[in-house]
Amino acid sequence: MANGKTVSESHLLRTLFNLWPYMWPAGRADLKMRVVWASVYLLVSKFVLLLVPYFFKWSTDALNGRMDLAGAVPPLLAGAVALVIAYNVTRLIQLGLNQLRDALFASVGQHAVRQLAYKTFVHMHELSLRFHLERKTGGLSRIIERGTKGIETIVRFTILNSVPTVIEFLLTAVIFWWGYGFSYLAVTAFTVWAYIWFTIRASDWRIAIRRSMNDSDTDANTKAIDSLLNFETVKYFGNEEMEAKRFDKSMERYEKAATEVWTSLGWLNFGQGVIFGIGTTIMLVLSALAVQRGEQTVGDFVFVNSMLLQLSVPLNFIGFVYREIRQGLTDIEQMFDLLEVEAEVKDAPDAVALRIGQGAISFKDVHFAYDPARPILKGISFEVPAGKTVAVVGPSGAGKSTLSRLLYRFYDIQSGTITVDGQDIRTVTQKSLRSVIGMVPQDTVLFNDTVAYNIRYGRTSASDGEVFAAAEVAQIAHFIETLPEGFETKVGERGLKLSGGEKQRVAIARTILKAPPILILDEATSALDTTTEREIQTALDVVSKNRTTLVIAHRLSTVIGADEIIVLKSGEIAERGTHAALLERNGLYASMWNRQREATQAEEHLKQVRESDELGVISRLAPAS
Ligand SMILES: Nc1ncnc2c1ncn2[C@@H]1O[C@H](COP(=O)(O)OP(=O)(O)OP(=O)(O)O)[C@@H](O)[C@H]1O
Repeated sequence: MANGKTVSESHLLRTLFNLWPYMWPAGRADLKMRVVWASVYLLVSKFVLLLVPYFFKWSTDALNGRMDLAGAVPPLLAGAVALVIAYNVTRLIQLGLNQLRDALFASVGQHAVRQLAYKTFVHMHELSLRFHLERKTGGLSRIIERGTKGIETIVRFTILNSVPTVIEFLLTAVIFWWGYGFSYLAVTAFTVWAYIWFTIRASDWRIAIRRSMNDSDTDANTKAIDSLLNFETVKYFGNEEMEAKRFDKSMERYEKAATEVWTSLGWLNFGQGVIFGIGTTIMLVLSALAVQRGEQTVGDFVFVNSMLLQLSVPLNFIGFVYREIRQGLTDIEQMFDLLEVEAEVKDAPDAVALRIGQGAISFKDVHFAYDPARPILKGISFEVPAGKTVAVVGPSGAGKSTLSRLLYRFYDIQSGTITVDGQDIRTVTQKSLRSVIGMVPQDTVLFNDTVAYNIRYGRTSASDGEVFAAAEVAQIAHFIETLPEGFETKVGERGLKLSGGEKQRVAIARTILKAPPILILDEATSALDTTTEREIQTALDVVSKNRTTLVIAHRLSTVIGADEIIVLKSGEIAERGTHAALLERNGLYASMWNRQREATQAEEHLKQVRESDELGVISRLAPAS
């Protein structure tokens, strides 16, 4: 338990330390001035506040005829009225100062929120592919959302409330001691101590409940998003009920934890009320007895009561501030943890921009494993000479797509070298490397925006004319024009409103706009009908002309023209050569080729049979003339 507490305290300190730059933003003198002025207004308002009970006491005593108002002896009622007015004016001034403080600080808080959200977003994009593959997007976005809200709370409450609240308590304690004696100080101090002790204990208990509420909330959200992203799969298997049950189970945990959060708040408020009630009762009894003995005036009794009432406000605040800060910390703890995750692939400290010539690629004795226990590539060496096309084929899982991920430097290899124009890709900046490689991925995912936006993504400065021209080369312009809103048609989340072939052509169009010297075509012609495949192949032939191209393909018909074909099997190069040479060799490639040819022939035969059968059916159904 003691150990757990130490860990959580150090977490708290670390988080506060991390937050400091957001509370006192570097290079923003205007915001720093706002913080300073807001603090000044707050302190002044605390002093003004302490005058209020005095005015209350003096006006009560004046009404009781116990005060001669410094010998001026104005008419009794006039003096009391003046004091009551002064009392209310003081309150108004104090209120005004507080509003001023809030208005000044609003921009500091909002600036901090924006800064942190921005930093987290940028950091997410810096992290490696592995992190994103392992992390669930729904949970991630929830953590960021709660974290940014948390920072607003923390920035506000730590700077502007915690310290001034302590000052207010100390001033009140000094006034009691100096004006009424040690017993008043002792009761006040004990009440405040008991109040704070109870509040912290109860809040810690509540924070644990809140954590479990956050966890189940994240869990439910992750499940909901995952389920909706897999909308089609859910339908294919008719598993709506199971999905709903899974979601509801997480929501059940959330419901329980959320209810507990509210019940525990009730207990906390009640306990605070009891402690403060006991303290106030003792103080007022002490004062009432002193009035009876003639040691204090009725004004003093009123003063003690109004001081205590006033103290209850910051005390209430201590509880509230502590709760808010701890809860805010809980929320942003996970976000700071995210910010501390280091990118797996990083630019070397002395990395320079890649000097691109014609884009010759070379893999030399490359060994790679996603997981050390399972080697994927075992000593791969090949070259793609500048402007040439090399195709990689092989059984599923052989490691073909892995080659493209390594060239893009999504992962670092364990040994060997990968070079582009003779420069090891680990010695150049990732940005410069990626800027010279165009990728038509296996599975194109589009942004939930218009077709034009998705094509222009290849080069954001491209004109409408260039976007259209790229679409034409990619053989997709005609299709886009048939859409109700043409290039302005929205493609739906992840591009779901487009077919696989259409998405792929959008991907080709945006790569055309990028116009990179190196091209990776990953399974660019899989899962397409023959006509579409031919259209896409035409587009790809145009795009890859005079570009260094690495094709990763399943359909061998698309790689016949490659300058070299590499046959990969279980992470090793089984065969290599031109199409003709490999066929002659009569090895793995030749058998794959024969199998695919047989499959294609069988497909075509089936199509013909269907067509002729269809004709037969039609002629039989046709009415005799
Ligand atoms: N992120 C990853 N983490 C762990 N293992 C992975 C990861 N990505 C791929 N693998 C594994 O690495 C192996 C090679 O994958 P890769 O995608 O390169 O195969 P491929 O030859 O392109 O297959 P396919 O033709 O089916 O696309 C596979 O066994 C796969 O399960």
